[in-house]
Amino acid sequence: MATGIDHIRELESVALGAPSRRDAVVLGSWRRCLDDYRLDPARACEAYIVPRSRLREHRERAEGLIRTARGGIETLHQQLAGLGYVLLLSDDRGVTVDFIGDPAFDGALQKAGLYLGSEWSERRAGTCAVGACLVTGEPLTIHQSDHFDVTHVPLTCSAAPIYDSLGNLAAVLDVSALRSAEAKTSQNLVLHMVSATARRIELATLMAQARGEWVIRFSRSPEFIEVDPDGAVAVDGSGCITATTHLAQRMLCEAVGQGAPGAAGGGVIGRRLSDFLDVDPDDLPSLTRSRAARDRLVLTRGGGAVFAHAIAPQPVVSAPQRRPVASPLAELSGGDAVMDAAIDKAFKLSRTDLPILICGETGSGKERMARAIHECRGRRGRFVAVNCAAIPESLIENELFGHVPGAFTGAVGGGHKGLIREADGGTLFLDEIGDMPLALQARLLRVIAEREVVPVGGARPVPVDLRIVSATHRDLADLVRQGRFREDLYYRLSGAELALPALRARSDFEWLVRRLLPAGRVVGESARLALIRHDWPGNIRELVNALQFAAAMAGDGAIEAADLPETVLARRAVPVAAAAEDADDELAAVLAACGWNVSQVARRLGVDRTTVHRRMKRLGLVPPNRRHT
Ligand SMILES: Nc1ncnc2c1ncn2[C@@H]1O[C@H](COP(=O)(O)OP(=O)(O)OP(=O)(O)O)[C@@H](O)[C@H]1O
Repeated sequence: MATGIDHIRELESVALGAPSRRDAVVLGSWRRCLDDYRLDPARACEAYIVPRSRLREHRERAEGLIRTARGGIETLHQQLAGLGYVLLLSDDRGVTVDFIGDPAFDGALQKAGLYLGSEWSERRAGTCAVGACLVTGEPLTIHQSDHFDVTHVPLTCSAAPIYDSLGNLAAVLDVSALRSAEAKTSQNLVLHMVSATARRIELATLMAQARGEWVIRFSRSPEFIEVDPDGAVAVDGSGCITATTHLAQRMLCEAVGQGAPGAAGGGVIGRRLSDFLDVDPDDLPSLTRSRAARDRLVLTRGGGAVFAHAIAPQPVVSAPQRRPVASPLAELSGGDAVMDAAIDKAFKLSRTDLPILICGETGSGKERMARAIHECRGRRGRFVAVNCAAIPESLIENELFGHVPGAFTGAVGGGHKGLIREADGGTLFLDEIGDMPLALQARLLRVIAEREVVPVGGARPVPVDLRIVSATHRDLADLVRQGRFREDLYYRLSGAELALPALRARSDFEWLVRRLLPAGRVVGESARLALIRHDWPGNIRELVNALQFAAAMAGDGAIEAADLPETVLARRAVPVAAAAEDADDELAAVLAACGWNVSQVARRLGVDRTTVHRRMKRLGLVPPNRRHT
């Protein structure tokens, strides 16, 4: 094995342009480390684990993915048992959001960065499997001295990308070991296994998401079409593709000679399936299991053929299952009907460029929803948030529209691009739009209508391509009536309107509490009742703060009512003991009203079935048909 000095010399000679026998993918990554990220080969950096609070944010964003991927990762872990491998699921920023490793080696794994929370982006860690996979979007192995940083040279890592069903690179699955045989080929089988697992996770995501639509699975061999298809797409009633796995996207593009898919969706999402295959929506029933697999050969428009398996839309059992499970939007609701409807609408709108106006009380999650819409779309540009109420009126024009050099006294020498142009290619989020000064409203209208911006002091308009999402907790229509908001701008912004429910009106309140609780903490019954009774004027923001405060107050034990902030306790309508009595009475009444159907009661009260059973047991409530047995 090469020494540290040899490794640094090799990197330096590649930097000088010397030929190398390394794989092209490794050399490509080394050059990015040297030229783009300006990493120093001689400077070794320990693995980086993100702070707990940041890890929580990353895990929250990836919640749906973690849930869908878990089964596949556990199976792969069992297949590799005893061989010294650990499994890492990283999000699209390279942060490890799920992990399975041997606890016996915890210390060594944590030190090596093979651990929950480790960040494996190329910029941070140099050439590594997760980082290179995020850049190339392809499965690959980074073996021992392929790593850029000498600290990571003992490791061998094989990684495969996981794409969401709109074709965006969403995550990376990585299998790593602290030690391995010297030959890189020793990892070929592992790379194959990790790629197959990533493909199955994409399929599981698509199947869960597309329950209400036709799903068409593909395989090059009739034997495997039922058990392990290569890829799948979902199509809506008009035959348009609404979701795809990465391999299906690639197969369809190649089938019509379109080459490898480039941008997200790769020109497949939104197109008719019949553009790629000789299949009409009316033909789909003939591609179900009712016919033998070998008879389901479908011709491609490019002259090839694939075996197909069509699965009819599944009856939709309940709203949560219908939502796009791995999409950032799906993370926002635990089954509240109003929220689910807003998410469904937002999901459809995310595929368009329509300006969106999000209304809701302060802290109800408007910005969070705007970010999720941006992430769903997979736009190339950034998400730029502007709080129109927080920027002084005298500065807002300059902040938004930028200025040309020397536009006014005190202008920054080289000019200033402005936030609108910063958001070019992405999303401009205008928070508290009701506070936008009238004079600027006219200029904003022009940006939306003409898709161009004129910097302060400039004569030439600059074209911009962005999606505008605005938000307000005020009644904009009322501001229009008062003459404080331009009517034409209001109609431009509110073409698509999303109304978010207040926290006190959400039936998934307890789901939100569980989701926002600091890791490993539990809420005792007295605190649970106090939380339910509070009216939450500050909405989710207030709940986040209250739970963090209570967790700090409660020490290591369960959070009880006394640990909650005064503001939460003071606002409750009745004392906790009386609230408990009310809740108990309510349970008895709801049980009777629902004919003792526990699932129905749980839905009506917005709690899970276990909670209903636990409370029934505590109160000695027994269904009438079991009372004498
Ligand atoms: N579904 C959710 N899950 C977890 N946290 C959430 C959720 N929705 C909102 N939050 C959190 O609640 C806080 C408030 O959310 P956000 O800033 O999006 O609200 P807002 O309506 O834009 O507030 P304001 O009107 O004050 O600008 C943030 O800390 C956000 O991360």
